[in-house]
Amino acid sequence: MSSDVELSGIVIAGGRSRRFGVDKRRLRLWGESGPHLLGHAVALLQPLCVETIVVLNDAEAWPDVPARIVPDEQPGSGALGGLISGLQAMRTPAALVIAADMPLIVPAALAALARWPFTGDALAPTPPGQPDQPQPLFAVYRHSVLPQLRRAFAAGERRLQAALMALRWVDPGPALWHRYDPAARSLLNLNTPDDLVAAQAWLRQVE
Ligand SMILES: Nc1nc2c(ncn2[C@@H]2O[C@H](COP(=O)(O)OP(=O)(O)OP(=O)(O)O)[C@@H](O)[C@H]2O)c(=O)[nH]1
Ligand SMILES: [Mg+2]
Repeated sequence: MSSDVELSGIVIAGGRSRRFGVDKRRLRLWGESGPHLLGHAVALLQPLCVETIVVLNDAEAWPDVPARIVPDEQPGSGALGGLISGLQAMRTPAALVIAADMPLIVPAALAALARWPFTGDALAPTPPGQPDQPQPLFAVYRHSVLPQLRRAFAAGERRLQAALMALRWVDPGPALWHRYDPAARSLLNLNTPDDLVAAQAWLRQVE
């Protein structure tokens, strides 16, 4: 794929924050006057993408999010269901996809991912030292993967990473991290309150 193809930006954001305990999408890690986590994710994608889509199931609670909000085709079907719904809604040949719970994405790393030339169906970085762990929610997918993802979902697959690994996926390799995000902090996602403590420590360091 050429590096100048138009991208849709998709935030997968219909989770329930069960491990976190409160709706993590509402966290304001940059102070009360800063964005909430979902708004932060949208703002990261906007400069890189010709349209921005958020996949969630309580659209009425997010009237001010400057993105096209689409619901899950099957609410509660997990992040794989959310990805399928987002890819169905997109209007470009490929999408840059992130989750709503990633407070430390380095904009330059995301921009590099968006421009990275690749062959194959998906571009998914692996964490340093973990070449068999492609990250499905810091990734680029071609729209053409939709039928394969739908078949996996219909067959009962709910594990997003497993569905990604069944595609022809490509790793941009360690150069992405070396150049833009040496600790790969872009991949940190807030699953538990402990993850929030770690993220806040990082944010204090970079401020
Ligand atoms: N659209 C959609 N997104 C989902 C769904 N489940 C999870 N997600 C999103 O996928 C991303 C990764 O999910 P998790 O980290 O497990 O987040 P979560 O589901 O809110 O958290 P837990 O309830 O603790 O698993 C988050 O941005 C979630 O909002 C779903 O059923 N639909
Ligand atoms: Mg998570």
